[in-house]
Amino acid sequence: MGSQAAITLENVSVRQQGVRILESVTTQIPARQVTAIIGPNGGGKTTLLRAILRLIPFSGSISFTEPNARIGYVPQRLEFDRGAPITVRDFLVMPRQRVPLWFGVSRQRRERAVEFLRQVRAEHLLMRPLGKLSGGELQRVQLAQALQEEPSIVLLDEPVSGVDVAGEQLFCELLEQVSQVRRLTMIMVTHDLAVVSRYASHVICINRRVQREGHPREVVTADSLATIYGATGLDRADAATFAEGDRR
Ligand SMILES: Nc1ncnc2c1ncn2[C@@H]1O[C@H](COP(=O)(O)OP(=O)(O)OP(=O)(O)O)[C@@H](O)[C@H]1O
Repeated sequence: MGSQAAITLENVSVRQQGVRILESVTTQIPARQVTAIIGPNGGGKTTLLRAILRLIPFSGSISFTEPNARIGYVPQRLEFDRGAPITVRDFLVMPRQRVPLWFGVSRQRRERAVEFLRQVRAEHLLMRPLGKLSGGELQRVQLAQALQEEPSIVLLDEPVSGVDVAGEQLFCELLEQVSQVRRLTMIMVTHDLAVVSRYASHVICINRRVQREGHPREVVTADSLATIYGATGLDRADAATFAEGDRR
C-alpha cells in the first residue's frame, strides 16, 4: 500500500455465539482510495464492516488516522417497512430532522435533500414512496443519504448486487466521481470482480483471515482467485477473464 492509511486494523478478531468469524485481521485501508473487500460467502466481509462501524464487539484495535472521521454506511439490505408511507424526501431529512415530520420539512432541508439526490442523478425520485423504489434506485437514495452526512469514509456493502448492468455501471461511475471530487475513502464489499478490477485501487480478500491483499492486478488473478474461492467457487476461465479485464 503506497498511500497513507485512513484506517488501521490490528489483530481484529470477532466471535459470535462461540464461532470465530474473523481471526487476527491486520490490515490498512488506504486514504482517499476505493478499497474492495472480496471473499467467499460467509467469509466475514460484512462482519468486518460492522466491526469498523463499532456495531459489534471485537478484540484487537481499529484506529482512524483522522480522529473524528465521519463515516457513511450503505448497508446490504435496508431494513424498513415497505408499506410505510415514507417518501424519499422523508427518508433523507429524517436523520437530521429534530422535530417530528408532521411539523413539516424546512425549505433548507428539502433543498439539501434535492441537492444530494441530484449528485446521485436521482432528483426525480424525491416524492416517490421509499417502499416502491427498485433495487438500483434504492441504492442511489441510500448513497445520497450517506453522502449528506458529509463523511470522509464511506462503507458500502454489496452496493451493486441485484442491480442490472446499466444500473451497476451508473452506480459505479457515481462512486468514482464522488470519491474523486470529495477525496473520500471508500470501502466496498462486492462479489463483482469486474467492478473490483475497474474501480478499486486496493483489494483485501477475507476468509476469516486476510487471504490476500494488494492492487487488483496482483489479487484478481486466475491463480489467486482459484485458491481463494476454490475450484468449485469460481471457474478458472472466469477468473482469467476478470484478470485480463479493464484495470486502472
Ligand atoms: N450474529 C451472528 N451470530 C452468529 N453467526 C453470525 C452472526 N453474524 C454473522 N454470522 C456468521 O458469520 C459468518 C460471516 O458472515 P458475514 O455476513 O460477515 O459474511 P460475508 O462474507 O459478508 O458473507 P456473504 O458474502 O454471504 O454476504 C457467516 O458464517 C455467518 O453465518
